[in-house]
Amino acid sequence: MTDGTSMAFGARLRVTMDTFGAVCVGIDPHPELLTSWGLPVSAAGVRAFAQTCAEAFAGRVAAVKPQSAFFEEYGSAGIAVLEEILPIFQAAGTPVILDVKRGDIGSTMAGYARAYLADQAPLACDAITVSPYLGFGSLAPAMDLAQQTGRGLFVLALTSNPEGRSVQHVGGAGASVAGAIVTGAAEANARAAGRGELGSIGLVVGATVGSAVRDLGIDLAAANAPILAPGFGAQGGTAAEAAAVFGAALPNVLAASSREVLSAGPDVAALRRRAEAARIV
Ligand SMILES: O=c1ccn([C@@H]2O[C@H](COP(=O)(O)O)[C@@H](O)[C@H]2O)c(=O)[nH]1
Repeated sequence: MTDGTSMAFGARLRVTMDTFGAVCVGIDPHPELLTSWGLPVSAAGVRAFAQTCAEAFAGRVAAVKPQSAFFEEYGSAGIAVLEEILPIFQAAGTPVILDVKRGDIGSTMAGYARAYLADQAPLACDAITVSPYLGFGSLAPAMDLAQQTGRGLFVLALTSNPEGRSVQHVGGAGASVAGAIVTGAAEANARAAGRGELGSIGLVVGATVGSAVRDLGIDLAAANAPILAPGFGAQGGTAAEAAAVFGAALPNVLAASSREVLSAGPDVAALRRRAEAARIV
């Protein structure tokens, strides 16, 4: 947990969203961004990039979302950078959502859960992204450990990429795959709803999904879930469309933006200004 208190992830995220505005800055050290920041395309470049992001955003935004792929591509040296920056954000009270999109059979999922959601794990973060496509129930070990340690998950429901529809819309209005995932999150968050708190089992719904939530008859607000919304900026999602895309769930939406914000770097003040401009409400 980030702050050493007993607050659950959803409740902590609600506080940071209300304090800083509902923006999650993606920390995605793409090779192109490293070059445009004047950094080498190497683990050393990723380290300098991540340190600048920590200086710009720790204690200043609702959450950050490092994209694990851009660290993993440098092997252990890249992972070491992740291990180095996580505590900086955690010390500043900034929730870290590690975008790793894990999903496996239950017994292996338990291993992934220990890797990211256990208190003493070298890569312990506040929440991770998970894939429910081995069945929502396969996520149970991660949901259980997240609950025990005050951490959270973001379950892929309606992803921002156009290819996602071919899987997530199957079943159609009232019976879609995505709808079943939202129902799973609603059940997991019911107790938190009873306490009047935002749940800790979040959902990923892209800013680019257009009318899908309405067309599929999905009641996103009823899930009482934080909604991580990638797709703003570089992928074409706009703040102007957000109310139509998310409907009554808009107050629970955490807009995620990576390239749009990071392209303002490496100047720290410019990065902060761009993150502020990424707010959708
Ligand atoms: O549906 C999804 C789920 C995750 N992502 C991730 O978010 C960022 C988006 O980066 P931008 O530069 O703001 O486009 C990236 O890490 C993706 O892997 C997503 O885009 N869509």
